[in-house]
Amino acid sequence: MGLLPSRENKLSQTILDGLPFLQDVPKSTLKLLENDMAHFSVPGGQQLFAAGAPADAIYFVISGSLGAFTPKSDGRSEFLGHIRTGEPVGEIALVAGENHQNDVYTLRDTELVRLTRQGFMKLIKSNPGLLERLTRVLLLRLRKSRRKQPRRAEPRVFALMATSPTIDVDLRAKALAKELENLSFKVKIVDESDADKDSRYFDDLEARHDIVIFKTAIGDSNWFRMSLRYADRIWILARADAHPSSPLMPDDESPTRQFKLVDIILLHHGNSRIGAEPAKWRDAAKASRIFHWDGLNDDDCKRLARVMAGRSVGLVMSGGGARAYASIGAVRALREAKCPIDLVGGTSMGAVVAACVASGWSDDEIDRRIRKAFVESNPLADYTLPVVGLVKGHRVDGRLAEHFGDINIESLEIPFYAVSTNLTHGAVRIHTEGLLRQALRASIALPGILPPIVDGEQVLVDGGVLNNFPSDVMRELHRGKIIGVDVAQADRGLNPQDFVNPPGFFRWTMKHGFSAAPPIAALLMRAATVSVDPKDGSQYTDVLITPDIEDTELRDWKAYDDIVERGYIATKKALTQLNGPIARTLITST
Ligand SMILES: Nc1ncnc2c1ncn2[C@@H]1O[C@@H]2COP(=O)(O)O[C@H]2[C@H]1O
Repeated sequence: MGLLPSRENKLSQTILDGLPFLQDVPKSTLKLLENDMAHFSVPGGQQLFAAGAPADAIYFVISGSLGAFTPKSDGRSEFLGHIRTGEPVGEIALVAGENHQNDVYTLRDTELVRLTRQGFMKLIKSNPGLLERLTRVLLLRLRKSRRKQPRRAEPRVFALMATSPTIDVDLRAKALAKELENLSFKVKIVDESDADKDSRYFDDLEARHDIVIFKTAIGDSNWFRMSLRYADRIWILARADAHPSSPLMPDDESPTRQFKLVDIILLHHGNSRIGAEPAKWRDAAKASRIFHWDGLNDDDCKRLARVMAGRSVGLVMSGGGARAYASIGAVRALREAKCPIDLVGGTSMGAVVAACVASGWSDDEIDRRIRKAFVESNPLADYTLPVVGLVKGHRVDGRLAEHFGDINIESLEIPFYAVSTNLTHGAVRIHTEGLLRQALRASIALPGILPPIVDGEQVLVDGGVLNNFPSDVMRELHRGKIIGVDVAQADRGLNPQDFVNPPGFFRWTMKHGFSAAPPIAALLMRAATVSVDPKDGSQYTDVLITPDIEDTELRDWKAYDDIVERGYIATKKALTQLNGPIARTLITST
């Protein structure tokens, strides 16, 4: 049993009165059990007991929370469920007469009452009704864990942690609280002056507010460690012009770590991103996401508040060659409706459009750059005698370098991902870091047309081969809403006539010239993506936009204006059909 370090407290009648489970038990019976009971406080992140340990007691949660985990053969743990205030834990082994089946860890600082096995037996002999109540809890847990649970509970307690004394964490917490209040969230900010409070105090604060923010500096203080233990989610505030110390945070190997999603909030001053090292900060903090906060920029602050509130909006764009131009129209319509776009991602040409949005470009800038890169001359026209692809890819490389330069994904204004297919391992590759143009180049490398990208031992090709509409990836990234633009649900546009008595290479080229893609391009595109279910990914979206582009070819790069317009119209239509809370979250122009 891993109860140390823990504190044993005096068991009082008030504590027992607070336990709904024992409410019907006469006080005289409880008095007889006094020697079998103990009242403990256990810090967050400690093991209460391990799977396989003998069941010598049952526990009741007074305050705080615990998690049950199944140890896996690969050393990791699978989360089964929460055990919250008022509930029993360890009851299964006691009732079944065997050892504990799962590991149980405190997820927060937790107070418990421990009742020995002998005491428990005496108790149910005198109060058989308790067994019925226990059975109900047991069945409920079983049913809940059979349902597919979200891996993480809704975070309500955030720790804002400053990495430097020059960061005004108070100012930041207040700015976030103000935006959260504008979203009708009740917020409480707590600081070091509450360091002497116990878990019941914080449980109560949490019950009375939607979000509790702990503000602290990273350091060797009691309050810092308390914030770490209480927080559902940790936001590390770092100056973009500073270097992280390593390690940034104390090591915490308990499985509760998987609940503590850590994010880096990089603070920029003077709007300059030059020299910033977001990836270093992310690695030092083992963070999963990076957000940027320029100066005291309102838009960035609003975005962060939406992320805290679970009201952020992620935009996902599918691949589909020239059809993905429709996503440009969709972005325009979303911006006109003042719909926030807080995270973006996509596959293939969808990833290219997503990268434009993540770069912070206006509609006009996106229009100008995409026209220049894809419409005014065909980037796929450097045909070659195929060895690894129909085209050499130099033109595409040049265009990507011209427009996206050497920027890394983690420096983009808003969180971004592109999806490619790792042919070596037959797996999806999600690009959330590294050189943006390299990720885009991999994401659009349709096998047979563009040469693949080689990354170490891995051969990367178009993400559309395995995941053409990566809304599942967005679901993992945030809790908010997902808008998806899927241009591949329409028929894939193969013209059977192209394949009846096809002409020779020279005859075809004389007729169509060098800038049009030969039918083999369409054939390869279709072959690479034929096994992907066109409806894949729809289930993760809150708003699904499927522009009417059946009659448009995937390689019709010249049909830009028409396709953009169709994306715009389809998105406007989808937005006008929204009503209720989702309309209020997405359309903020009214
Ligand atoms: N799905 C679940 N949700 C919450 N608690 C659980 C779940 N499964 C098991 N537990 C608790 O974890 C404990 C592990 O030890 P026991 O098997 O004795 O009793 C178990 C329950 O108290």
